[in-house]
Amino acid sequence: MTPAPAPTIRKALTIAGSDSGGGAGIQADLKTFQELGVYGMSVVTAVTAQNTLGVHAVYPMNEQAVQAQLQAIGDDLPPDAVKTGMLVDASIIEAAAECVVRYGWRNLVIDPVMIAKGGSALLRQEAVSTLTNKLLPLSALVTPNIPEAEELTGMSIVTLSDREEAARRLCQMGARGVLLKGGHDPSTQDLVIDMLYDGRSFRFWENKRLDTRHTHGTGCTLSAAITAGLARGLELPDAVDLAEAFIHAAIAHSLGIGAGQGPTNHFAYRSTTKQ
Ligand SMILES: Nc1ncnc2c1ncn2[C@@H]1O[C@H](COP(=O)(O)OP(=O)(O)O)[C@@H](O)[C@H]1O
Ligand SMILES: Cc1ncc(COP(=O)(O)O)c(N)n1
Repeated sequence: MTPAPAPTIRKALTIAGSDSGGGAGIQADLKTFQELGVYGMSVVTAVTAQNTLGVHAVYPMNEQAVQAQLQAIGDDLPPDAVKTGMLVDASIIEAAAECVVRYGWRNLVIDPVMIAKGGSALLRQEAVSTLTNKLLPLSALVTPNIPEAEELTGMSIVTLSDREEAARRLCQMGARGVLLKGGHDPSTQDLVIDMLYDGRSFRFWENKRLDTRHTHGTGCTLSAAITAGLARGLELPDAVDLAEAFIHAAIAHSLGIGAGQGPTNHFAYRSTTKQ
């Protein structure tokens, strides 16, 4: 009997920090890739000692350690999509940007992680300009929350038209697409509205705002799910559609673990959706 052809393996890479508590960072990304049927790979930029109560310590990797991991992936395991999370400082951003160019990596999703929900800095302030100058122009999508979009654009975002203006500016700064997330918008009390801008038109995803403290790693999980969708060959709006369903299920069915701001449930999408 002729064996069935091997399914095409799609590979996704995350360049991010390790969260010992498993809810955000590398761990959230790899769980999301796995749940969405994509082979996950990682470049660790920092080790954090973290749990649901906060970030207790940050140990950045040195530049050579990051470069060696990037090169190991680039020389042997070309990813179908790449995402970045916690990038720590300018030298790590430059190393990541250099490899995106050198290896021709496509489908780059930037989650411009700056400050953890508990308030700890995950990116040096002086590295923001390196992120915008070196990495943003290489991206298929950037996924800021409202404070991150304010920091990247230098404008304050209060109204929906401010959001649209911020997204336009991010595209002018070089991003091909922008998903401006609405979790931090106090004006939409019952709804969370995420907005996608592809340089031409806007599209909105409205979800019920869930009353929960378990939102640790939501941004990481959402951007990882988009990356998995792109790795699987979906068009950007379809990848966002998939990711919105994934994150909404993950928040709605939280695991309820930890004494503080707990993780989302990465199993929920698979267990509540007919595959
Ligand atoms: N309370 C909530 N209920 C439902 N969805 C939420 C809630 N908080 C955040 N989300 C969703 O989680 C994702 C991350 O949103 P946001 O909180 O804005 O970003 P970040 O996690 O980067 O701070 C978005 O898709 C947003 O719509
Ligand atoms: C390693 C790492 N990466 C990203 C986040 C952001 O996640 P959150 O905004 O939910 O704190 C985090 N806390 N830790």
